[in-house]
Amino acid sequence: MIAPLTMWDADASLGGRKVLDGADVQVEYGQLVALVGPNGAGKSCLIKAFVGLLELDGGVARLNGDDVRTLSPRERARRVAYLPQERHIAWNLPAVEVAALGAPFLSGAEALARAHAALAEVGIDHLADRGVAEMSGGERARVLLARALATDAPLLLADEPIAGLDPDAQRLVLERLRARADSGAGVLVSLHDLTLAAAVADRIVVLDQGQVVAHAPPMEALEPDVLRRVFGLDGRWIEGPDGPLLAARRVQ
Ligand SMILES: Nc1ncnc2c1ncn2[C@@H]1O[C@H](COP(=O)(O)OP(=O)(O)OP(=O)(O)O)[C@@H](O)[C@H]1O
Repeated sequence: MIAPLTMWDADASLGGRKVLDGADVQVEYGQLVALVGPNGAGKSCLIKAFVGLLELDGGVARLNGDDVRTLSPRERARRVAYLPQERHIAWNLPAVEVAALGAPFLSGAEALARAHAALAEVGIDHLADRGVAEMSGGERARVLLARALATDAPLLLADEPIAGLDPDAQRLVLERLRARADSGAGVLVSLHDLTLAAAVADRIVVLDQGQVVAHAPPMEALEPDVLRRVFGLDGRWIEGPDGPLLAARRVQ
């Protein structure tokens, strides 16, 4: 059986440079897969290819078995929720109305109810009526995550969902994404914090210069040689109270 989120041998270029180079990724329902790699490794490009926002030169990205290129934008939106890395919201709409945009297939009242539930899920339903231009960057980031959660699609792609959030909010958001996976969704999330990635993910995909260099359970994917070659870190994992912690320093 082909995994519901599958990329196979994907190549893509931007500005004359290869940004994906033979990338293979699979995410099953019930799994949370973390996508990690240095700045510019191609994480956003890989996620965009899954929603059809980056055209592949070779290989294929499939949603529930279908090549994403063959699906209408509406059908893509039904199958997969997408949180982009960019946090820009053009209009000063109340948070609940922005979140409700994630549920376009529901009636107005149902969409608002779904939006309130999603805002509560990320801990900011008390800000539901506040304009998004009157929020902090981290609050706005949570509104956009709520918009993605409000879709209730069976697959969820989140590009750096915890960037700019305080430590408690980072853990809250990862807990919620984990809960989505535990209740049956397939979740692919790009992260920079390797300790948090190892704590929350079933598998980790390590991307380097557009190539998948590891796709395995956390400790296997983030072994010392990968930490050194890909991240320039001299690191080892130590046992913490809630799972493994990365102790690392830059390779001199
Ligand atoms: N519109 C563009 N035109 C040309 N090159 C681009 C464009 N967008 C991204 N790139 C290049 O593609 C490569 C991959 O970028 P991508 O945004 O996927 O990296 P990333 O792993 O998400 O990085 P980060 O951790 O910094 O967000 C980088 O070398 C980047 O400079």
